[in-house]
Amino acid sequence: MNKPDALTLVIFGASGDLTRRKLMPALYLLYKAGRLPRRFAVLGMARTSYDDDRFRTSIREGLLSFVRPDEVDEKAIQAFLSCLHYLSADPSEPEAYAELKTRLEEIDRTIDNPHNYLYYLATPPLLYGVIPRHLKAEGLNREGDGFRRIVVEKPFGYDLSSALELNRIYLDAFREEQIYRIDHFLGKETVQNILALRFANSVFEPLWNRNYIDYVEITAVENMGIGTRGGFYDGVGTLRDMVQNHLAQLLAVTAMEPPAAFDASGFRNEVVKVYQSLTPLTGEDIRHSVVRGQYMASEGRKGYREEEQVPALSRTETYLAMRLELNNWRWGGVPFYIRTGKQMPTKVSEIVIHFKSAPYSLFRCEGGTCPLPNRLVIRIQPNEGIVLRLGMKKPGEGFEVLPMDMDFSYAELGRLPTEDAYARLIEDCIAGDPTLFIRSDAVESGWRFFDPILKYWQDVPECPLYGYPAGSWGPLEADSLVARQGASWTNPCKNLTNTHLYCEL
Ligand SMILES: NC(=O)C1=CN([C@@H]2O[C@H](COP(=O)(O)OP(=O)(O)OC[C@H]3O[C@@H](n4cnc5c(N)ncnc54)[C@H](OP(=O)(O)O)[C@@H]3O)[C@@H](O)[C@H]2O)C=CC1
Ligand SMILES: O=C1O[C@H](COP(=O)(O)O)[C@@H](O)[C@H](O)[C@H]1O
Repeated sequence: MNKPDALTLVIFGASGDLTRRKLMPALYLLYKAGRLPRRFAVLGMARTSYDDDRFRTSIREGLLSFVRPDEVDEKAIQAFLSCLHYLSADPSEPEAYAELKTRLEEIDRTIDNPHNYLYYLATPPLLYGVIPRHLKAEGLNREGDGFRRIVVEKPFGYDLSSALELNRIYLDAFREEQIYRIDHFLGKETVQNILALRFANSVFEPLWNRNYIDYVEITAVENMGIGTRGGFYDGVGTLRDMVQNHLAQLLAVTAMEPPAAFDASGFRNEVVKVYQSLTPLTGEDIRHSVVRGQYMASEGRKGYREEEQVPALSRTETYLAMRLELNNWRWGGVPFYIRTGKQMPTKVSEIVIHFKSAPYSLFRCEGGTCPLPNRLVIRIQPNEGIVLRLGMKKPGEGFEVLPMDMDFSYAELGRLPTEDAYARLIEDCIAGDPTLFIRSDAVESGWRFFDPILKYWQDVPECPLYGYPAGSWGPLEADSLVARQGASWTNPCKNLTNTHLYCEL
């Protein structure tokens, strides 16, 4: 790990939700574990008129709410807070950057920092294009004795053309190696574990293709609505919020070829190839293969249109299920079904690999049970683990083959994956390792695939948006989508013999 001795992390949008709930808890944990540079400072910047003390107080409150109680250590919190500074300024105003430069120089003197700066954009996306331009105008992008890196949150672009424009702006101010487009799903231990499962074991890879796999499901659903984020969410919708980034990453790690090396170019080259292999969707495909939905009030849960800051007639999707295919030798003809939604019965993210049935059924159905095809469930959250369904002989007379689950719980490795997606990714930025960040060509090839869906919804407003009761598994049309090919969605809460890994309803 190539950790510098000194660093100043500049957070734009430092008064916001992401900073308070995710970034500061992650930084605190890194600090407490001695994993940050020895000489370290944070300079938070936002319009809210805090001073350093008021900022520290607000972050302290956030830490007490969002850090696990067993990680709360008052002495470590106080020491961490003393590294925090605040600049009250509007990041959309060019003048703010001269002030920023002055404050950075002051902090550099205090911590003896040779101008190593990491800029983190935790602002609404409308500022993603503005901030790098202003940094460049003030010369804050230029590397001299120290490094400059910039981290930008999702969504990177609103559609293909805005993503292209953003890439142009970033690459005008920074080199690709300085740009860290973050997707916190890639920071999750269990997502990285998919790579270990596939590429550290020789038993799966020979089966990981169209000859043995019938279809693949990728699910990332949540049991909450959009809460107080209506103002942001209504202009975005599920395709931009979850599909184009998080689900696309899950697809990439599931479907990619083995990288030539596990480094930034090896890994990211393979991600791009997956997106380039996606079979483009025509209008007809979109009508038949993409189901969008919006939650409606049910059993005491609010409907989407009743949420704060959501227009009464909003047609923003809160659910999406779709079928996609990869046009390559490994996956030709294998459907990938992906789904994500708000206000589902539970919060779960998992990938289910459905293997084909044995070529010849030697054992007959007995006692009402038939041998079932093998299935590998990769549970990303919660209860992280892996479950492989095998057919086993029922002890005793006759020859009844029962489906049994062989399960591995991640907790058995000794340490539960914690919040650490952000901690992991921030640490990687500090060390200058962009492997788990999205490269510009991946953004573009991903958007090339998803953009026609947005265009189609815009051009064909009568394209259905199905209502689904809050607390249900989404529109019935999503079941029909998979049933057409004899498949069905796995209910993560059912159908597993070893249920302790699974959700309680
Ligand atoms: N929150 C989350 O859990 C996640 C968020 N993200 C992404 O992170 C980014 C930040 O999210 P979040 O913290 O929730 O957003 P917030 O809406 O809380 O905004 C962050 C801060 O940006 C500042 N800001 C807002 N509007 C403007 C404006 N017009 N001009 C200048 N500054 C403005 C505000 O500070 P002030 O008013 O003080 O200037 C605000 O505190 C978003 O792009 C989101 O997509 C990604 C994953 C998860
Ligand atoms: O980026 C986002 O992700 C969260 C879900 O992330 P998770 O780590 O809690 O599974 C989602 O709620 C949010 O809408 C989206 O912006």
